[in-house]
Amino acid sequence: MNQVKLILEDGTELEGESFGAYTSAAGEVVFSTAMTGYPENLTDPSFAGQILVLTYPMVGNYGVPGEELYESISRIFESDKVHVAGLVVNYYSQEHSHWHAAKSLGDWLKEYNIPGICGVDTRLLTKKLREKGALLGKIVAEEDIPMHDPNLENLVAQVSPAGVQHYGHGQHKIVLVDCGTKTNIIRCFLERDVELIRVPWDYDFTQLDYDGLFLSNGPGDPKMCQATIKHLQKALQQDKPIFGICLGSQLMGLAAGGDTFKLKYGHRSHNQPVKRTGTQRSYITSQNHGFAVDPKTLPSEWTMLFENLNDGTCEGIQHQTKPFFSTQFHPEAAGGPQDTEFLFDDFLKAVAAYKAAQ
Ligand SMILES: NC(=O)CC[C@H](N)C(=O)O
Repeated sequence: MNQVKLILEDGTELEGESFGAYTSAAGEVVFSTAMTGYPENLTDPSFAGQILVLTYPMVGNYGVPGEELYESISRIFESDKVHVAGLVVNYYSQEHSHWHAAKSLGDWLKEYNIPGICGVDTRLLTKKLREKGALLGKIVAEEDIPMHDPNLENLVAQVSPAGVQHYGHGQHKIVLVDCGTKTNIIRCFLERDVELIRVPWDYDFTQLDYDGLFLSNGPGDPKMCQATIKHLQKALQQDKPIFGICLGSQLMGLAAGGDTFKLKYGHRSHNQPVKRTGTQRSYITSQNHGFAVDPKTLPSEWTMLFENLNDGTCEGIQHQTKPFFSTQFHPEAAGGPQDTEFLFDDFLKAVAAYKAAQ
């Protein structure tokens, strides 16, 4: 294996071995404490521009499954490519064994020209990221490259589709604004009674005929999505149900007149506890975000719907009178627990109630 380095903007240099593509890459270094789910994480478009550190000490041992399609979308992955800029692990298992595996993690990364570095002390690295916050960094192979801050770019424009696509034949017509959607969100809708119209992030969906609006997850700073926010503000004037996940939740907060801020090092794992406001009920959730809505900045007709039990941050918002709600976490999971998937049913119940009242 070739030697490579991980260099952080604070001057830290860690030596390791290359797996995946032997090439250099720069981005924002973030960590995830999820124990499994690298095929899902690596294809989640929300990770665009980020070098992902996995804290679980052995990675790659179950390989990567082969692709299967379902209604023209992937049944297996969260999009059609690997989106992370690079991958950092402690021990990379060169051998893999799983009934569903079609290739190794290293070969899969090579297909997308994404570098991996292994043999790195990921505990030391994670402690550093927790103390200092997410840092810029680069994996350096033969060629040195400059640091690169992906949050200064409109990453959503890079991962959002170019055109409109239709799926399903159910009775509820849902517009999905695709800011970098995970395919499991589409699967969750298609398992229900939905016809889905998937539109690009800057598409003027207000001219469409629909029953409910959904705003997807996506990469980068939500404030880059001004076109989506503008269209969403029009939708907030109406009464059609709206549901947003992760970036979609942040966009709802911004469109409502609130503010978002960058968390020190974000939440990326499959065991984040959240509590539903006004209840004693908590849920274990899948999360992947670096920004959050500041609930103090929300207008009085909006309230916090879920709160993170680790750090008290806002995990979703809700309108007091209209059927508008969001989650900062991922009810669609993939990977992670499916405990909050019922929120898709709640959204579609609100859609049915809205239609019945017309
Ligand atoms: N998964 C997401 O949608 C992430 C949203 C946003 N890019 C963040 O990091 O907070």
